[in-house]
Amino acid sequence: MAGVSIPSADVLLSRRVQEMALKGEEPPPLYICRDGDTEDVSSALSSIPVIDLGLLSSSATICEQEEELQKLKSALCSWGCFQAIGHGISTSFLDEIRQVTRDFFQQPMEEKNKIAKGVKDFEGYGADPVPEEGQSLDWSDRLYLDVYPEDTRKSKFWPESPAAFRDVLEEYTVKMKTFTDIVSKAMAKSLSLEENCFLNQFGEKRLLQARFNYYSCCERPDLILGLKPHADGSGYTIILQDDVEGLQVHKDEKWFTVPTISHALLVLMGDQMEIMTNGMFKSPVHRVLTNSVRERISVAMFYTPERKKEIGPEEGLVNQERPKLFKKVKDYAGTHWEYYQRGMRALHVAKV
Ligand SMILES: O=C(O)CCC(=O)C(=O)O
Ligand SMILES: [Fe+2]
Repeated sequence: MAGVSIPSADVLLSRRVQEMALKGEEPPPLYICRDGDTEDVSSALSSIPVIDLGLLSSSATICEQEEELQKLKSALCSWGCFQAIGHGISTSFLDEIRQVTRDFFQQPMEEKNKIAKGVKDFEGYGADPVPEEGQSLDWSDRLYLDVYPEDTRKSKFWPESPAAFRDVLEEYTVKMKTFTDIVSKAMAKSLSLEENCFLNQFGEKRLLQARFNYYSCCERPDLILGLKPHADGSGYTIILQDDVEGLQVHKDEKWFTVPTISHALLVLMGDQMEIMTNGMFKSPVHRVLTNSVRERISVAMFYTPERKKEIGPEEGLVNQERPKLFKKVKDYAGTHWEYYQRGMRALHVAKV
């Protein structure tokens, strides 16, 4: 039968979703991953805990610090994420990051393609590498960059336009280093562990990788996903959202929409924190919905242990009632990626 040929994944991934959306194209079959059931679309706004990091500093009373640490622990044991406020990064700077991200994606394709990635590569502007057969594609475009340590940077992928992009990203990286130090120590204290224990496991050369996400509008948001359900392979991830909802976290068999808070950063555990906390903190499955009215941007910073370093459950979290759940693992992020491409979680490979 002389049928219409269906473009393959690598052909589709060499085009940008943003282009298809601007032309008002229907999502091609390889993007279709839902059956049009709108039940999920109206999922309840979640009550993901909001933690004031300012209350964890020495300027707060001991009582306030204790209370906030307990809230933090409870958030991470149940939701695996929290909205951080009082982090000392100004709303105007967060707005600047959102603005350069928006400005980058709103440029003509020709400009963005100066830093285009190959279909199979990771770093640069484009889409995730081609997944295994049978896996659907995400209705989004992204710019992926290694940002820390400095010697991991490949400047050829750092956009020269918009002009402020590089400086803003450099400044954000410095702020994220401080932020992750504070959060890693707070998480240790909340579990009554020595405050540097997680930082020691992450190692001197711990990584920060930035992923700028652009979720185009879609006429049929009920058929596609901006980002398919997954758990992160990082230690943990810091997500800056704009004012368009879309991110959802899976808990108790339901999807909960993460509210947008303009001055907050969402801190979401990755599998490696679940391993290091011997399963106490949860690495939640999450996904991104799109809508037919407004595009959405987000910036995810993946904070990951040094590549060649072994990580494992903290001894202080292993006892008779709570035996060791995980083995020591190395380069978990690589293993995670292999499974991700097959639409699977990887955590079981680390199980005892
Ligand atoms: O866009 C978001 O809010 C989430 C992004 C995300 O989950 C990821 O990049 O791994
Ligand atoms: Fe994620």
